This record gives sequence, C-alpha cells and structure tokens, in this order.
Amino acid sequence: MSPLALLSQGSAQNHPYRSIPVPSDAPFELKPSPEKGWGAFAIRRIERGAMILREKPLFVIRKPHEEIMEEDVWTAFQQLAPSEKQQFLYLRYNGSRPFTHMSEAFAENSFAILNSTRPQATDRPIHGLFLLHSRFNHSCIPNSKVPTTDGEVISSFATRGIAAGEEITICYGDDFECRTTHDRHRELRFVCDCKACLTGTPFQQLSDMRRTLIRGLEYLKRGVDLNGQRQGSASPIVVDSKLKKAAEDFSIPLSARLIYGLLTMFLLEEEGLLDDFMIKRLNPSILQVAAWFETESNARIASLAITQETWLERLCMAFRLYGREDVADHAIAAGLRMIWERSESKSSRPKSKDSRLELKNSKLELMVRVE
Ligand SMILES: C[S@@+](CC[C@H](N)C(=O)[O-])C[C@H]1O[C@@H](n2cnc3c(N)ncnc32)[C@H](O)[C@@H]1O
Repeated sequence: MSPLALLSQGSAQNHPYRSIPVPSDAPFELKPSPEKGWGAFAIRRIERGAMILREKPLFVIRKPHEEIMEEDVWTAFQQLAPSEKQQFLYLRYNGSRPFTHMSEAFAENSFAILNSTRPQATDRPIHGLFLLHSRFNHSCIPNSKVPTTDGEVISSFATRGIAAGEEITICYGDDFECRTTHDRHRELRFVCDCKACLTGTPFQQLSDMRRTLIRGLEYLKRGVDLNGQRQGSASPIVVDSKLKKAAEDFSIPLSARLIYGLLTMFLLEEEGLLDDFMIKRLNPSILQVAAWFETESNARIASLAITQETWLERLCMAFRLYGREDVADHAIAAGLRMIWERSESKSSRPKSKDSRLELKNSKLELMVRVE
C-alpha cells in the first residue's frame, strides 16, 4: 500500500508515523490533531523552561534555503539507510496535499541550523531534516520554541507550562509577533485556528493591533522594517512622515527609545509571546538604552523604571520621561547613523575622531544587533 493510502487511512493504530522512533523519556506522544494531520501531545505536565526534545537531523543540506534544489535533497536521500528513506517518504504526505517534489517535503520538515559550532553574525543558516520536531504543529501563540543552536542538534523548550494532554506547538514564522493574521496566513499557506487567528473575536482584533504596533515600534527603534529595508511611501507602517524620517535618521530621542522598548515588552506579554527567549533577546537593548541617559534626572527615572516589578510598571515609570531631551541624544543618534552608513556602503570608512562616539559605537553595534 502506498504511503499516501496509509496516511489517509483513518486508523491511528497502524499509521506509518507509528514507526517514527520517539525516545522513551520524551514527554509527548504523536497522535492525530484535528484538522492538522498529526501532532505532538504532552503525556505529562511540562514546566516552563523545561527541555522537551533534543534531536539530531536525519540529514543536513549545507545550503541556505533559497539555494536548495531537488537534486540536493535526492543526493542526501540516496545516502540514507532503507528505514530512514522510508521515514522521509512518509513526510512527503504530511502537508495539506502530497508534495510533488522532494525539495518541498524537505522545506516543510526542516529547520534552520547554524553552519558551524563557532557561528559568526554573517553566517547564513543551513538546513536539517528533523523527523520528530517537524511533527510539531504551528500556533501563532505557541507553547514551545526551538531556538537556533550551535551545531546540528536542535532542542525544543516549553515557553510556558504545558498541561498533560495539551498539544505542543511551535511558531513557524520568525517575525510573526510583528505580523497580522492575514499576513501570517499568506506565509503559512494554511489557515491557523489559534486564539490569535479566530477572525472577528475581540482577542484576534486586539492581536492584530498589537502586532501592527510592535512592527511600528521596531521601525521607530531600528529605522528599517522587518526585511531590513526602509519602507516606501505606498503603505508605510509609520504613517506620520516626520516621525518616520526621525526613525530613519536615528534621531528618536533616548526617552522615546526606552518607552518604545518597554511598550514592546508589554504588548508581547499581553499577546502571550513574552517568553524567556524573547526577554533574553530584547531586554539587553532596553537596559542599554536606560544606561545611556546622561541628564541626571533622566538617568534616575530610567534606572527606576527598569527596576520596577512588572513590564507595565516599568512602562508607566518610563512614561515620566516622555518628551524629555537628554544630553546624550545627539551622540547616540550620530553613532547609530554612522553604523547605518557603514553597513550601507559596505566600505571601510575613516574612523571618527570623536573618541566618546567611538566608545559608544561598540555598544551601539550591540544594540543594533540585539534589536
Ligand atoms: C511540519 S508539518 C506538521 C506535522 C503535520 N501535522 C503532520 O501530520 O505530519 C506542517 C503541516 O501541518 C499542518 N499544520 C501545522 N500547523 C497547523 C495549524 N495550526 N493549523 C492547520 N494545519 C496545520 C499543515 O498542513 C502544515 O503544512
């Protein structure tokens, strides 16, 4: 019987996925997930932060996603043991329709991994096929995450407590916290039915507003959109042209930068997306902005803000800075502009004679990378 016939059979007992080995200590089982094919379900409570699964790839293709061709997947497939070949073939039928090409099956079931054990910021990711992690279904408010790790082994972690019987989900998009329902569905090519996607509900409407706002705040902080580009005038995410220009000139004052950073955290928290990985990624730049204030009263409020108990309290305290200029504003703006111009021209520019600015530059680079 063909894999497709087997997969479309109703019986979960003799489903081919049963032959995918799940480690005996794994806190989940594979079983049908209504409207989503199969998925991974917790068989006991998984605490926030706990590792769910560590997995080696079935095979790796050492190329960036857009360069992977049918023959690359075919060559890798030929080198597999017969049982592994069979497992990969099952994955050809796990989308909404059978994949016509092996490269499609690979794209659907692969994860980006780093090319080396000592990754550089400029490294482009390569891709590995993971039999079990690719059984995890998507949610726009997931309960787990697979962070990019050094080397080829990937691991998933619970981003909140997961109850026994609950489906384990990950988010398939890199920047979905900045994308509306419509945008996300266009990229996913299936209709997700998580809480953030149930069209017309108050949560979904708020969710779209929050994610749009987060994208706008990112633009204000970084001066570029999600793709690293400046937005044209057709449908800018920041519609106020003066504010958009200030963002692109990096002349957003420190007080506003701190408020934008904390507002982003609060919105992510409201959205159910502020997990420990997100905090680790975003918090350093908030702390850094707070440390840059040079006007004494501003510095005092900023350090008070970041020591408040909750994100909302931190935000409320930072609002006291609203509209206040700081002695450091000009130097920070000039430093960020210099970094932008350097990365744009990609040529080595003469070093600034302003040593204060030079010192700040290394920290600014960090902020640009972290943000
Ligand atoms: C990598 S596979 C995930 C495992 C898959 N459900 C299976 O049975 O093997 C991705 C596919 O699962 C389905 N899927 C994943 N998340 C979904 C969701 N939230 N809603 C509907 N379908 C989903 C889609 O068909 C998607 O193309």
